[in-house]
Amino acid sequence: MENDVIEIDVQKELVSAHGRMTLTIKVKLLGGELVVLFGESGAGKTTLLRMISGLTNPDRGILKVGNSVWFDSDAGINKPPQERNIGFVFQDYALFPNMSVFNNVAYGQTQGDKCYVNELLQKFGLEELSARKPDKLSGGQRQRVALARALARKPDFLLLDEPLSALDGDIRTSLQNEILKAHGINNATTLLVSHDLTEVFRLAHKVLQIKNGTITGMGKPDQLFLNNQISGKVQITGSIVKIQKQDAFYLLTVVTGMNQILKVTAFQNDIEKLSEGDRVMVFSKAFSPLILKM
Ligand SMILES: Nc1ncnc2c1ncn2[C@@H]1O[C@H](COP(=O)(O)OP(=O)(O)OP(=O)(O)O)[C@@H](O)[C@H]1O
Repeated sequence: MENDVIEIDVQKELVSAHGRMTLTIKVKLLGGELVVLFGESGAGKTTLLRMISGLTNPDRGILKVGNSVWFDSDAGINKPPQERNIGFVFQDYALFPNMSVFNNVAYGQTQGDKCYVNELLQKFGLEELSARKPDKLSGGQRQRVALARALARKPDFLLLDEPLSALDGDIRTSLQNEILKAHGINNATTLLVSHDLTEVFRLAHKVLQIKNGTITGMGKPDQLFLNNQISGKVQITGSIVKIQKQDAFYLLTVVTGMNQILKVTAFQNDIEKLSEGDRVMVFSKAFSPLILKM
């Protein structure tokens, strides 16, 4: 699998809040890559993961992993999800509430291999919790169980749909390390959906930027986000949480991915394009900061 090329060339008509949209994805991924799908809400990221997993059918196209054809609309091929050897982690983890940690992880397997389940529990620091039910776990622990379960069948493909969206701060950073660990365990080609630029820079070998159902950019995070159009020495991304009018200008409150709050001045012509909730990049060409060691 590590050297297998994954060929995705699929289309699907979707109905978004703004009308019809054709999800059109044509891309080749290298086996073993960790690819982040980055794009705004409704761009089609989850639908792409569902099409790869077999939970949603493309209207037409081809999905090929090495020499194995998973979907081919012309040839009438459509492998069911259980034959695709994928591991999937959803936003809400979807653990079985009535099963112990051990059984949740073991459920991911096609053939019972208790040794491997124990190995995964140990790798994710879950050994002590193996008899517990999910409602007695923290969010971060549940997320680790979900990752271990997704790995239990030694998948060729690991599909992670914003698995950290419910977490923040240190736990988020530490679970990003768990994702790197999960990817390293059998080098499964990993597709991770994320809105978080910090996550993109920490995890991605490659980024696929998706907008309105099509790929608008692809490359290493540096190539995609630190492009030459903006030559600012400092670039910070975040979301506008408040826009306040002062005398002759506006004051924006921007919360960054690191949960820092920035106050930024803006003028009428900036404000015409901006609303509260927008994601923005704040950059400055001249910057002479004071640096305090923490
Ligand atoms: N089976 C379907 N048929 C028609 N439209 C669909 C179907 N599934 C999803 N959609 C629509 O397609 C659009 C893309 O949905 P999708 O969940 O793939 O977006 P997303 O990029 O994952 O968004 P988010 O980041 O909010 O999870 C949405 O507007 C959704 O309502």
